[in-house]
Amino acid sequence: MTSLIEQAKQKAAYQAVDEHVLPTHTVIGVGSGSTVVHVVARLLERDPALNAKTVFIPTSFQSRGLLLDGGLTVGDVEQYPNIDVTIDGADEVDAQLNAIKGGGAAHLQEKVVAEAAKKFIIVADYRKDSKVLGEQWTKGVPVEVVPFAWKAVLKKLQGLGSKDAKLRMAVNKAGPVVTDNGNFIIDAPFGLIRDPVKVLKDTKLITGVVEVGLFCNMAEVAYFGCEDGSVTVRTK
Ligand SMILES: O=C(CO)[C@H](O)[C@H](O)COP(=O)(O)O
Repeated sequence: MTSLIEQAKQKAAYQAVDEHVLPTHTVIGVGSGSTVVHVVARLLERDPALNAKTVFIPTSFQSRGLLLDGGLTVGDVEQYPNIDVTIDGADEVDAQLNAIKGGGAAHLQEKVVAEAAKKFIIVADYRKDSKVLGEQWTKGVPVEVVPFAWKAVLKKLQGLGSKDAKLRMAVNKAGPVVTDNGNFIIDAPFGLIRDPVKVLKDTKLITGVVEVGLFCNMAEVAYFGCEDGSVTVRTK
């Protein structure tokens, strides 16, 4: 039996695909995570002729695998720098559609693929819906760092007020999580983030930081699957 959360993810993903992936689109960005599994499932229900003339741009090893397993054609941003629409999940979304991403350590590629798109759409379940970032997602802002700089970056993040910032450790492997780009992740909690643009700027300026999992002023629409089976659509 599908859980309420899984149903919520599916409803949000299906509605987003139905409303934003148009027959005229030929390049589609596909994010990462468990909600995106439903995005790909819905894409695979489209007319096969439409998928056959479309290139899909993955944002991680995981989403590339989903697309390839579905028999879809994959490309990259180097070949396709102009994407029609990108659909991705999020760890938390605020009232202005700023988002925390990177719970799956994929936010560097996700941000590049989102920024290359004419439209960036977020799909999530009700647990991700917040007024202010940091209300629901308390693990911290994911910060991708080059490995040799991790300790220096950690100290700087602590200096910026993230006292509990810590290196993300792997499960079933000794040592840290290593991203698809060969880097490490520091999770940096900043409490309630009332000014995400400032936190983004301050953290991104630290030497050794590759990308910060704050997506500010990027999403056009967010779809939240609700517990009662409905979908809340929030636009900018
Ligand atoms: O940013 C991400 C990965 O880096 C994901 O989109 C985010 O973690 C949400 O994942 P899920 O849909 O599994 O809740």
